[in-house]
Amino acid sequence: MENALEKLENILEKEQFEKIRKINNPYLHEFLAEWIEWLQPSKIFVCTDSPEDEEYVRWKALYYGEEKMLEMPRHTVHYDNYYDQARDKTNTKLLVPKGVTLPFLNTIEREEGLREIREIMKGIMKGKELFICFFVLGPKNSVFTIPAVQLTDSAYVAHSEFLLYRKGYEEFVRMGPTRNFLRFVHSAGELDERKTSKNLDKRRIYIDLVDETVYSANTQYGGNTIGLKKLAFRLTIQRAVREGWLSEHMFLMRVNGPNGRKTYFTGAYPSMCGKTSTAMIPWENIVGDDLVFIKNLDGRARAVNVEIGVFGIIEGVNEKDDPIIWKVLHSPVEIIFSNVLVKDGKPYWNGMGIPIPDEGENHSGKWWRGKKDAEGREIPPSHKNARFTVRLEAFPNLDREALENPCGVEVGGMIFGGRDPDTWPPVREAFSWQHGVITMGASLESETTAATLGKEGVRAFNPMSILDFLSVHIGDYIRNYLEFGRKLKKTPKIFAVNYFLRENGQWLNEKLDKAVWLKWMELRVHGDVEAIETPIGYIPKYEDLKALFKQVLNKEYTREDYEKQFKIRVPELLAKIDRIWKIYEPLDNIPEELFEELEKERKRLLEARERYGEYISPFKFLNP
Ligand SMILES: Nc1nc2c(ncn2[C@@H]2O[C@H](COP(=O)(O)OP(=O)(O)OP(=O)(O)O)[C@@H](O)[C@H]2O)c(=O)[nH]1
Ligand SMILES: O=C([O-])CC(=O)C(=O)O
Ligand SMILES: [Mn+2]
Repeated sequence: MENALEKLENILEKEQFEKIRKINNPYLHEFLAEWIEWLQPSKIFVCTDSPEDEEYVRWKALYYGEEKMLEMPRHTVHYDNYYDQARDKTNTKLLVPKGVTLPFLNTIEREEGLREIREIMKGIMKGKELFICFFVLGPKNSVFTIPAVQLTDSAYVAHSEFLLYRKGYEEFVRMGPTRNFLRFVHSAGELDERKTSKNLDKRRIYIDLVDETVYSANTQYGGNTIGLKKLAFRLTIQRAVREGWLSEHMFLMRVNGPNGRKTYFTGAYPSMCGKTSTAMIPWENIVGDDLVFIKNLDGRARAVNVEIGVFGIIEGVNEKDDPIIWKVLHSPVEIIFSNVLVKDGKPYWNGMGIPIPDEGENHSGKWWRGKKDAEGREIPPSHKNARFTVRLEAFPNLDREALENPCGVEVGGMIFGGRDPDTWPPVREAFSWQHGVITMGASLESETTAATLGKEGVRAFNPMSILDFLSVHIGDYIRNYLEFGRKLKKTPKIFAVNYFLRENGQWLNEKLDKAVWLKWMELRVHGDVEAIETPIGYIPKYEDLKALFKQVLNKEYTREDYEKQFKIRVPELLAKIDRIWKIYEPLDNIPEELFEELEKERKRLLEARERYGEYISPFKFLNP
């Protein structure tokens, strides 16, 4: 019988085959041979780590029309189908063994799921070119490294990955025979005349937790297709919980304290809730904006960015609020703009703070102001979830050393936050690791956004901002978190933020106020300022914030603003505990600590209500 390598020798052109032969890994060979036979591409290209191979992919994205050149050198634009603009939760399913159920996510019995996806993908690459690419998650050659192979017939997807991940071909060569790699098989399927996926009724994202393989078909939107991003994330959460570390939907940044002190923070906010905006705050330094691995190294929590690039939301990026991103988007570094308006070779997007042309091309095709879609809705210039893809090295505020350190950086604080109109104050600190993990992380709620298909602005449970990606039972996930903290010699402090408080339709904070919360948290990590104890954790003292507002933003921060923002909203807080309780109560396998911690918080709130009433000024807690 022919072995896999022989098969590959027969299928691949000699030059391509030689690249595969250099990787001495029969598990990889079998995987490739099986899927190439199944997908039936007309042409195959294997990407090594060479600049020429990367250039080939970049060029092919233009050649096949998935990207178009813009006026600025190295800028291109890509469009996804009008109905393929966000993550598709309905058609994303975890393949699970018979009898296994997981709360919250769609699952499908593994055999059945594999049968369905194989049927959809059979011969799907006829007439197309297959790109075989190798990358790693996390820094190379470190305890964090996870290698991955991506098969895709989309040069746009491969190109995006070259911007977002560290190259991994040499890593595969170095590793030799190992099963320890993640696998991604993607096809955009049949394309229409605009080169966007056509058969959206057959759009599927199926995650095989057993074989650590993700299949994605008939879609192009990055969140559904870029293997190493949210597809890999489901697989790494499973690994992390099995092995006792954390794989998280978090930014990683450096906050600069007094006298050159560097303190690193992670922040878990759901999609479109401020990770990129926070990590890009002027004055501080970015390490990553979306995915982080955290491990216990010698008793300390150390974190790395899984990626090396940004797939960021472009809506609302303007010169005043996001000066750094703005500048990069207007410089000749390699950038893929997606689903923006293009006119005369220039990209435009909603909320960019300058006049936008009344016509051009956008995610709906030829566009003019007032154009309506098939559902009768007016089409804005760019899609709300339009994005830019760029390497982090383009940013002057990148903490390069932290990005490259194979041992990561020590985490001083971990932040949780979401779109919460009426319950949490702008910033507070947990009493302990357990208090933070339960009442902040595991109790996170956030209004839904355009990052996923479906209705926006609905308050939804989103623990640790990973609900969409939760590939293990939530009880096991939380237990792992609690355990992780218990094993550390020094635990990071846990904080919760809320940038989205509203009253009478008005935001209570400006976008840059978060810069002050960050500085306050930095001081708290080192015990430099005192704080006020409330039933839900420690909050800042007015004087400290006043000084920080002045120092960081040159703004007068009034007592009235402080009182309005930091008042303890007891009815909303109690209602929230009830909601969270009801979500966890019917589930089996939830750690007992969760209910204990919620119960203690409820008790503290009831006592405070007894003493001070329903809406409590923070000053009341000063001299109890
Ligand atoms: N009102 C308000 N809006 C904000 C604030 N910070 C960020 N936003 C808005 O939130 C949206 C998304 O923010 P991002 O930082 O790109 O979101 P993200 O968490 O990185 O999202 P993903 O890439 O989807 O994981 C943008 O439209 C911002 O304008 C804030 O402090 N106040
Ligand atoms: O994965 C995506 O589509 C983009 C993203 O960061 C998110 O939605 O959290
Ligand atoms: Mn994200």
